[in-house]
Amino acid sequence: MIRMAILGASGYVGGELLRLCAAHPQLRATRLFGDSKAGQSVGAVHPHVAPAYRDAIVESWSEAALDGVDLVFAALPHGESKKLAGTILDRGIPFVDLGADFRLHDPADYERWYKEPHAAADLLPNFVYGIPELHRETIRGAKAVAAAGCYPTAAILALKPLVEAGMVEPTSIIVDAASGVSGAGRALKEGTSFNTVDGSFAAYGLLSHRHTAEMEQELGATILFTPHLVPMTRGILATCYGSATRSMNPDAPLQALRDAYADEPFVHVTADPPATKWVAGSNAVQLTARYDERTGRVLALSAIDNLGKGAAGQMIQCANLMLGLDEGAGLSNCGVFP
Ligand SMILES: NC(=O)C1=CN([C@@H]2O[C@H](COP(=O)(O)OP(=O)(O)OC[C@H]3O[C@@H](n4cnc5c(N)ncnc54)[C@H](OP(=O)(O)O)[C@@H]3O)[C@@H](O)[C@H]2O)C=CC1
Ligand SMILES: CC(=O)N[C@@H](CCC(=O)OP(=O)(O)O)C(=O)O
Repeated sequence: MIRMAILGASGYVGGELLRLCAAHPQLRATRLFGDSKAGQSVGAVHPHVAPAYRDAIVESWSEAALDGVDLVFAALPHGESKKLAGTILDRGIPFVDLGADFRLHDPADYERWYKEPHAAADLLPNFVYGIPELHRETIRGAKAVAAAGCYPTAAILALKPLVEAGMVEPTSIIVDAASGVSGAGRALKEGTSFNTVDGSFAAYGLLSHRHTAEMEQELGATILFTPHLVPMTRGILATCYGSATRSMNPDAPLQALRDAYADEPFVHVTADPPATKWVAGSNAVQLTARYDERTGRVLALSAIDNLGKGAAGQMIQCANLMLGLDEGAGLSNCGVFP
């Protein structure tokens, strides 16, 4: 049994981690940390997982509570894990962080996109960027992983094989992606309230969304990224375009994705345009791609569950690798439909 602590256990990602770990053969959530909900039972905070965590209580953070813990997951607001990472690393406990604090390798990129200097830049070299399909071997040997953001996971997995195959001009890439509202976290905000979101579809973060930097880092490309909020609970659909470097068969990009991900259990390449409902509740990624002869563009689409492959699922997949477990333990590659 692997005893794990979850920082941010009372949030949406924390709840999804608890749901997935309830079905994991080795991971057991033994210490659950929150902030404003500290002192409350899991039954009160996450009724959907209460049967699996009957007596569990959300605690306030204390370093001493890490005694006897074999794995730490952090799903905290940006900037919070920077304050705690040193302690966790000093103890040598495998650590998977889902915040943005350690995803960008260059502190200058962090300062540019997060509008403040990185307060723990000396710790950055400890972290591996957490997309297993791209960094499996380094994750396997790592003590600390910075799991990728949700939009970058969708866009990078769709584009990486096409950029690497030299099919797409790397300075021409456009990513339009739409997220379900759970991507914004559990706290009540006017911008994500029912009345604001229901029956509406809107873009935000024009030219400035911080996930642009992750996509550029991992793809070695220049990206124009526009996120959108869509009135659904879970899911991200990323539609990605780039100028083709040459004329090619319309299905050549689709074949490039099929070749790249032939052995990947969680990546499903399909000729049909993917839908978020196909991946809801799962760790799956559904991809398709085409070359459009008429416009000279390559088109790639990607669907993930922002709380699954975009968050908790990816964290568990990374932890499974770090701990030498079956990479797919506790994870499903089938969505919940209808
Ligand atoms: N939601 C998503 O789809 C995705 C989220 N992420 C990232 O994961 C992280 C968590 O996201 P999400 O679960 O949605 O967020 P939530 O807002 O739902 O949860 C945040 C969690 O952090 C705790 N918390 C808040 N402030 C502090 C603090 N100062 N110190 C310690 N704990 C604190 C909260 O505790 P309490 O509730 O008790 O106050 C809660 O448990 C964020 O960095 C987010 O950007 C990444 C990919 C996808
Ligand atoms: C719909 C929505 O608001 N999504 C969030 C991104 C979610 C995410 O988790 O990304 P990080 O881990 O990098 O914060 C946003 O655009 O800020």
